[in-house]
Amino acid sequence: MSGGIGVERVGQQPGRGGRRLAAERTVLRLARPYLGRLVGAGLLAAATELAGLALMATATWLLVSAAGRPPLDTLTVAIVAVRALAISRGVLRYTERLAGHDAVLRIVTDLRTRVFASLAARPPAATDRSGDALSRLVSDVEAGQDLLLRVVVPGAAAAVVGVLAVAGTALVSPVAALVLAAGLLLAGLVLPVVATALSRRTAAQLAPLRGALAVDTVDLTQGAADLAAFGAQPAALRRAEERAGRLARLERRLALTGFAVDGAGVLLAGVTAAGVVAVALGADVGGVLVGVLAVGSLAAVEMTLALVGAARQWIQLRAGLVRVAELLDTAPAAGPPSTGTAAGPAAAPAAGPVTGEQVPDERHWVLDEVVVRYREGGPAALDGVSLDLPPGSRVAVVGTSGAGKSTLLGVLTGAVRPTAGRVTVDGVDPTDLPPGQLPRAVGGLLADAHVFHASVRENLLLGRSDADPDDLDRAVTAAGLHDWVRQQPAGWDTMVGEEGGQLSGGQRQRLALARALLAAPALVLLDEPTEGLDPAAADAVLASALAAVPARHSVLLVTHRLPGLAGFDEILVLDSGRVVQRGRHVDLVAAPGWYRDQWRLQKVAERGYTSLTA
Ligand SMILES: Nc1ncnc2c1ncn2[C@@H]1O[C@H](COP(=O)(O)OP(=O)(O)OP(=O)(O)O)[C@@H](O)[C@H]1O
Repeated sequence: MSGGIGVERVGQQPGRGGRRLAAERTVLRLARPYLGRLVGAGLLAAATELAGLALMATATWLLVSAAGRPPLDTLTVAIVAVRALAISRGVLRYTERLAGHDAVLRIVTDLRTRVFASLAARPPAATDRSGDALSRLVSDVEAGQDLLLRVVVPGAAAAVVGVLAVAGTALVSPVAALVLAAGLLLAGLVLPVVATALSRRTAAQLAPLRGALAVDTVDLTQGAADLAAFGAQPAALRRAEERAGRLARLERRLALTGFAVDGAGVLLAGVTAAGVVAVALGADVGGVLVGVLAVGSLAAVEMTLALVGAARQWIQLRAGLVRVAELLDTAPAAGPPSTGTAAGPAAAPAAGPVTGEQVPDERHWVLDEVVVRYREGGPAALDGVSLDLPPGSRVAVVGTSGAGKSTLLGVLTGAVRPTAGRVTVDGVDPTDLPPGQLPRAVGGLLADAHVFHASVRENLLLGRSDADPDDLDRAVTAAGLHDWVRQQPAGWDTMVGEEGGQLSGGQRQRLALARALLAAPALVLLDEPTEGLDPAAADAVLASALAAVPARHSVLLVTHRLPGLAGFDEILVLDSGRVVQRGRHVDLVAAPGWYRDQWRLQKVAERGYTSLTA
């Protein structure tokens, strides 16, 4: 069930003092190469606002002057100006949006690439949730986009317009300009600061609470069957409802603060305009110009009030910005994103050979005295494990549940970092391989391989995008799925359902196995590839899968099933992270120990199974 809002740290980091803008600075640094485009967008935004301001002022002048019924030709210029300003405002707004989005989307592409690269490069933390990486890649990166589009560009435009409006007013009446400047400072500086201070704390609580509620929703829907089975549904519902209630209360509080600030803004615009009019009248400014100043001041303050909206946006974006900055600050040197761990969905599309890329087909993997401890001071999940995997080797790892088999696979894929010892591929650290080469060096069928809501063909092509129909045929045959595919009316185009829900457990496993065989990395990891199959089918599928792996590619098989291991070069027996036996099958069945005991037990069990099914 949901870890609740405790999982999120970002909400408590609105930041103070010098560190407050660190996240923004990190994100804005990426905008440097596009500074010219951004400044262009900012200038266009300012020009749009200025056109609007000039339109209001000219239209007011026109209306007030027309009331005095002057000769028509004195009004003609103003009439043309109103039209020109109305049209140019629309055109400027359009070009500003075009330029702003062009610049920002380029920056966001860089940002997303870097976030992806650093997500792919860092080892998964125990606290990571599956949706976390996705939300970092999508909504957090969008926070960077919104920072530029909704805060920086409109904020800069409002500041420019404010300065020009004060300068324009000063030409008519310097004292009125002072009043306007005071109103603009209140609207553009004090009000945003007050709005930010009032809503910061509430806004900081919102994002994690929304995230927690989304997690609740997923748990309540996807885990509905399990919750019902354990009678835990009412409690889970209560927890989600309580969270939803808190979220609603916070949103109401935020909306109320927003209304109050908006109201203050409107009041401020009115008071500023009244002040400007009073001062202008006192300074003997002409009647028509007083009208222009009144409407112009109203419009200028209203435009500056956009900064309140920008500040509000900024508050809501902070959590995402902090998370992005955290990743960027710990990111490896910039470069094309790596394709992640070997068997993960993200890695799959890149697993196929890349045309023109010289990637060796065979690799020599070595584990040297590898120790893994998941918790400092805790027991070792792997304790001094050494293993030599020259090209073409066939090695099996067996042992009791919790012995460290999956940890060993994790070390090879890079998902688990050794606490001590070394892993090398052709003598180098796997993390030093050129980007994109790791999935060609190691991969395969790992536990809980994901089957996508797509056709059989699409699921297989994730293994190798350039596979031809013969390759697909060979892979499904080796995985024992060929007959099933042939029987389906839609054949290769059969949809397998969400998470392969329209397949049996065994079929799902075979589809994932076929995909792994198609990808054929230099070291093929097979984690219980025949799980869920009956003994006869398991032996047949394992034999055909091993035969389908190219001769110079190595195989590391993790299994609970000992029959079928006779042809392996080496078998490791793990117990509590340590290798307690190792050797070939013939030697291990001859020696007393876990392997021989287990072998005998499985033989007896299988004889019983065969006599029952015969
Ligand atoms: N992410 C983790 N965090 C903390 N401890 C872990 C983690 N993964 C595994 N362990 C611990 O490490 C030890 C080895 O686990 P591992 O999953 O490698 O065993 P295994 O041999 O693959 O087991 P099984 O056959 O049941 O899959 C276990 O004691 C397990 O509790």
